[in-house]
Amino acid sequence: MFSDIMKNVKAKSPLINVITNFVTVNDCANILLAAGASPCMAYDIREVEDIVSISQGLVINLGAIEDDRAMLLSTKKANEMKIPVIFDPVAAGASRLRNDLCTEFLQNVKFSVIRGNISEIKSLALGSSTTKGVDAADADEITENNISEVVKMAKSLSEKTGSVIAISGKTDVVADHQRAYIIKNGHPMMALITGSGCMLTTLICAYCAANPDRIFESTAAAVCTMGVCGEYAYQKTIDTDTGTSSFRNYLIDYVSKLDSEMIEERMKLEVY
Ligand SMILES: Nc1ncnc2c1ncn2[C@@H]1O[C@H](COP(=O)(O)OP(=O)(O)O)[C@@H](O)[C@H]1O
Ligand SMILES: Cc1ncsc1CCOP(=O)(O)O
Ligand SMILES: [Mg+2]
Repeated sequence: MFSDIMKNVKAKSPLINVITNFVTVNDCANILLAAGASPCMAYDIREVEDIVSISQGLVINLGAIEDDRAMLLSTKKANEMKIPVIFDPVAAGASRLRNDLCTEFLQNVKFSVIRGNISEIKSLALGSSTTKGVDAADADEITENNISEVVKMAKSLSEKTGSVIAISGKTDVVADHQRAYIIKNGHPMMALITGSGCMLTTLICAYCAANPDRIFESTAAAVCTMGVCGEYAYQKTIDTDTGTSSFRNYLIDYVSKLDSEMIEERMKLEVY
């Protein structure tokens, strides 16, 4: 199902500029290299437009905001060039600064994909402030009881923004204004390392940059990749009697080793 999408990442090796946070920046660069893409983490206002002008994709991650002017300048350039721009509204709902910037970005930028955990996406869609900092609140967890409401919210946010919406967690949702996939891969250990969300957003950008006419399918492919690699990495952690720090390395290892057969074998994707 996703074989050509993954092959295109390796064949085209898109250059992705990532304006992200100092916590997970190195993991984001490594996940791109593991997938076959090429990372650049330029964020200085004096050069972002030049770097974006030679890039095939752009990530804007709000994890630790240093210079929102550089973020806006680079998105403007990327939108002019019509390359995919992926937004990670880290900790949306947690502070006025984050909420104001989310509003400003959604008004002024065309994002191909918005990827966040359920509390972050609820904050964008409903204006709620339930988030536990950068992590989703337990009370927001997607369950069988609320899944139809969550899908409805994602479709409506997609309609409003024109972006594909990816919600991550134990259950992942990928939706545009009329379609939705539910993906049930991954492992709870993914929430015990920092950066699994930031890496997923960055991987989505690589997949979209290599397949700019297939944003919805590319987003789903990246979400499945991350989930399946989380499962393999957990198994390896158990087999080697190691813990969360090794798990993080194994996660990147498996992204570099993964092929489409390994995904198809384990993928738990349903059309909703
Ligand atoms: N309990 C879980 N079970 C399975 N996969 C999970 C779980 N929690 C997070 N993940 C996976 O971890 C990755 C990051 O998701 P998430 O933790 O929601 O992002 P963030 O770090 O931005 O809060 C996604 O691939 C998601 O599917
Ligand atoms: C802990 C932390 N604090 C500011 S950004 C950040 C990283 C968040 O990464 P992720 O959302 O991928 O867990
Ligand atoms: Mg996050």
